[in-house]
Amino acid sequence: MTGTVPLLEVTNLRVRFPTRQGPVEAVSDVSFDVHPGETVAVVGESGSGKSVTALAVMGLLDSGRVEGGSIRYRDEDLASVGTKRMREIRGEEIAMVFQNPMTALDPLYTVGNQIVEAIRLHRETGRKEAQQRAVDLLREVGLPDPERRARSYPHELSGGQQQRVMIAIALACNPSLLIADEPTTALDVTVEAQILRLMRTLQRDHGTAMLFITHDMGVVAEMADRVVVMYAGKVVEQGRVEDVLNDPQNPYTRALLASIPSPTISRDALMPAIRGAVPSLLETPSGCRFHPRCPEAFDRCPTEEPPLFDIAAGRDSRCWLHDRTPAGAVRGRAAGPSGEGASALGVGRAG
Ligand SMILES: Nc1ncnc2c1ncn2[C@@H]1O[C@H](COP(=O)(O)OP(=O)(O)OP(=O)(O)O)[C@@H](O)[C@H]1O
Repeated sequence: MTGTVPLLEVTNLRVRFPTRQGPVEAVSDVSFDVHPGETVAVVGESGSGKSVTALAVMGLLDSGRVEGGSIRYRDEDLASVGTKRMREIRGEEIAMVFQNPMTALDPLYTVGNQIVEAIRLHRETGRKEAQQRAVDLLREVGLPDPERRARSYPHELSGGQQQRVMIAIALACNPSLLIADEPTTALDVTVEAQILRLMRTLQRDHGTAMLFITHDMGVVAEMADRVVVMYAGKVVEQGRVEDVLNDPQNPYTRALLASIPSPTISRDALMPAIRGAVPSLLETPSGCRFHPRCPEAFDRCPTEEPPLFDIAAGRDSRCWLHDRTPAGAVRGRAAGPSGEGASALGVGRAG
């Protein structure tokens, strides 16, 4: 994707929430970009800061605050535009599909009306024309008998159909960027596969860029061009999906991948399943935040925080295993991209 100008450029983003126990930094120094038409997945366990990152982009942080960094969308910084402008951008430029369609849809209005409202909020469109567009959108998202379905209330639809309606609402104004936050988590696996297929088709047909939040590496493999792996509020690895999945450079990415044995992913890249839990943000571990759970941690990891090492073009990983300075070389752990890195990691595993 080098060469094109990013549609969305998040740089050194920091988000804090006030809590009774004191402020927590849910997102710490996070940077990534999304180019027109591409899908970038943000992946990590629960509590890693994925949703907060998405909500920060949408300007929907509730009690949280952007404390640093920028969220550049085209030529505006979303972290500093006013609420009126943000309301225009939401829906018209950037739309979001949430995890649970039932809580996102209004139970008192027909789904047709809700799509009509979404259209008329941003476009000067007559009611008749908007109603026709609502039916067309319901057809496009694969709802059978869309004229009748437009007159249904949300509770009359299955979970998969409700999510199709949410996607129709999101697409109503032809946004350039769609943010999907675990859009299939509440659905069973067959319906999940249908919805993912639908999102891919719509994205291709409309040329929409997508920021796809998920905890599932299988979904990353299926949906995304590039992936950003987050752990405890920080980016720990990013790169092209095929590179990261076939040759994960960060121990956390390897541990996440271990949960989805798949014929498309080399078994050599797998490690025993991840142990322990994501730390509380009130007491993040010293040094590398992943070190208490990392099977490859060594003496430097609890004391010094690793930077994001630029390990190849468009590929970063936050781990001391990549340190090529004399201090790192002493450990015999200097890792590079592709096969060289993978074998160096294997040989140098901590005892
Ligand atoms: N409203 C809030 N008030 C206080 N802290 C919050 C709030 N929302 C999020 N956080 C903090 O931010 C952390 C990251 O939350 P986030 O929802 O982004 O995680 P996630 O990676 O999306 O996980 P999940 O898949 O469970 O949504 C939480 O563990 C919590 O510490």
